[in-house]
Amino acid sequence: MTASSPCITGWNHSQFGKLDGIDPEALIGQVAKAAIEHAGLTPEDIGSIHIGTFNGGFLYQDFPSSLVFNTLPALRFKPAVRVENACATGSAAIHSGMQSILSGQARHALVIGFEKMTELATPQVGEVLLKCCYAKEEAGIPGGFAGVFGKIAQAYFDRYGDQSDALAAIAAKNHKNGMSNPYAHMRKDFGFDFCRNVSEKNPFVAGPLKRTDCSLISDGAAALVLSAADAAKTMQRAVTFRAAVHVNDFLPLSRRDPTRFEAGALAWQQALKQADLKLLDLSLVETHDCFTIAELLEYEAMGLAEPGQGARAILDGVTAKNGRLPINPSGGLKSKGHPVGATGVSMHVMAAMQASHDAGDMQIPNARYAGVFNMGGAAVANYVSILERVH
Ligand SMILES: CC(=O)SCCNC(=O)CCNC(=O)[C@H](O)C(C)(C)COP(=O)(O)OP(=O)(O)OC[C@H]1O[C@@H](n2cnc3c(N)ncnc32)[C@H](O)[C@@H]1OP(=O)(O)O
Repeated sequence: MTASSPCITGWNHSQFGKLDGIDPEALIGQVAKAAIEHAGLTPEDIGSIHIGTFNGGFLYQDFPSSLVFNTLPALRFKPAVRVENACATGSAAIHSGMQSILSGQARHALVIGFEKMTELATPQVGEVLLKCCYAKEEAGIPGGFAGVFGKIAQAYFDRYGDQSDALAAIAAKNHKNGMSNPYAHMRKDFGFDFCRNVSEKNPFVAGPLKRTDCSLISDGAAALVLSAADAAKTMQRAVTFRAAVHVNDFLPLSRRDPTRFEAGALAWQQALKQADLKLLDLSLVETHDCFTIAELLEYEAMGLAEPGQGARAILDGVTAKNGRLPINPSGGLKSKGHPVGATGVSMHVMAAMQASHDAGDMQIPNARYAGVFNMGGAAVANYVSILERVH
């Protein structure tokens, strides 16, 4: 992107987890208010509102675009819209906010990602999530979305051999990283052996995927403020988009090679070109580890490893917090949690914090360029951002 790209100028992140007794509306209002304050703005300054939350049955209240007005009545009468793109809903809301700024509709756009999943039992969560699969062929896969990624993992194992060590190492890395994240849903350093071995506490869930290979079912919200580049110049902080790319693929898995995230790879290629950077110029990446096999395929999609070689990146320590390219220093969806509509916004908040050297114990020293890969479905909706601090 260019010097006129919108900037992230404020953010807020709720605790992720099982948030019993929290009124969703209050949670949305809380993160929105805090993000606006963090940007040094008032609600009157906001020109448009973009809320991301998943379709299909988690939402306790449909038509949520105006909900935030109840907490912040000064937002009343401003354009507000709900945006959705499966598990990449948060990034879709960010792109909607960016368009609002680039079109001149708004000088400052408020983006909110939100989900409350834990009120449903696990099988019902699976049913809701499966609504974003290709209904004609994939409806009713046992194990919910884990069933889809279990098939992907099995296809990858069949082609390239057993990857259980690599998957356990990814799970162990992300859980270890999550220990430093105060917002994380599950701060438990399980260690490699627990993640590698099948046990009563770590049973198979789908295909070769065990419980520790799966992201969490979480509640949570995150918000950020996007500002026009010229407005951001005089604001307290500004993190710009060196790249912001969106690529969608066929929905049916049967029309794609299940062992490759081709559209994810295309998104990465376009983003690195847009940013005029090479992958290893990045200081870190927050990537979409909805299942450990997804993180493995994403190593290959981003160009860190050749097809079939993703395991090397984790087993050689390349993606460790102190490795050549730290991946998921926040703990990722695996440990931080995955309230689906909030995830894309959360990933951008984590990356903006890293680029601003404001990530506390999660901080990667001297971080300059922070990458984000957020996907909906099995690499159907693919968003790559590369963030850099301006001031
Ligand atoms: C493109 C995309 O992003 S698709 C991804 C969308 N998201 C998903 O599909 C969610 C995937 N995750 C799941 O479905 C569930 O977390 C499952 C199936 C892995 C586990 O659910 P359940 O079997 O119902 O576990 P349950 O909630 O009963 O918890 C049992 C224990 O496991 C732990 N646990 C639950 N989920 C996980 C997990 N993902 N990883 C590690 N531990 C977990 C719990 O803390 C609990 O521990 P305790 O006994 O010490 O208290």
